[in-house]
Amino acid sequence: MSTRTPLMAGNWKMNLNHLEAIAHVQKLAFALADKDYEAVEVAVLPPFTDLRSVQTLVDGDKLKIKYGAQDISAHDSGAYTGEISGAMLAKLKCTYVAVGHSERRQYHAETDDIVNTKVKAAYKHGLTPILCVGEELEIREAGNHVAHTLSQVEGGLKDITAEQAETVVIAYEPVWAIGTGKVCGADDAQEVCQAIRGKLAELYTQELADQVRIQYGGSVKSGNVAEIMAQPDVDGALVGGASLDADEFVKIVRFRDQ
Ligand SMILES: O=C(CO)COP(=O)(O)O
Repeated sequence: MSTRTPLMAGNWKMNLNHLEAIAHVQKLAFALADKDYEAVEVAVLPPFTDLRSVQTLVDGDKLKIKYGAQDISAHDSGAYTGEISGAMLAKLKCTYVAVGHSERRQYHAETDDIVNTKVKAAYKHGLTPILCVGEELEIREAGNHVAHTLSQVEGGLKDITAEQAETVVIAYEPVWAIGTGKVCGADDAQEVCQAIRGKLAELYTQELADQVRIQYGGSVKSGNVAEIMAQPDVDGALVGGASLDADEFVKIVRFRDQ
């Protein structure tokens, strides 16, 4: 029996300004109770410009909600206009950082090597990376989705030690299911998440693989979360659109009641 605590994380993407972020986190804080946090770890990944506001709220009111960023620079400091370093995120007490989201891979040409340098930057600054992987539609249609996703896992974790990897979170997000309303079937999600766990066992140990949380992401809503979470290798969800609605996100956190 798994002892993995599910991680429900809301990736807000480029939505909600800092004032809206405060209102949104307050709504979540008001709705969520201790019993929710005992059963599930809850996190939000707001835009960079919201992080200070979220930190102030979480610190000030001692909220149990965790937060993190949607990206991290591979560099520590210096002449990298527009970049945000791991040191800056750590200073704001971020717990998590998403790395290699498909939108970064697609629109910002992030390769597995770049993603790997960002995973390293996250660990260097004490942040937990949520390594995002997943295939495009053509790759799935050609039947290469498992191999493709596993190579992204391997590439992202290159030179990452077992001590570091035991805290990583992997988010399997098939690109064709993101923001499309086309949810990946629960069996299909399980197939890939199980294969990811197998890859972790191969790269490290079975014990480590059994400890790592693997999330599913792509059109997760309150109506489909229970079925996805019932899969043995799915340990949480990375939620985009539905995380922008506080009531809906709370229902997702309470997936056992759906
Ligand atoms: O990309 C995602 C989360 O990182 C998923 O987005 P949607 O939930 O909007 O499909």
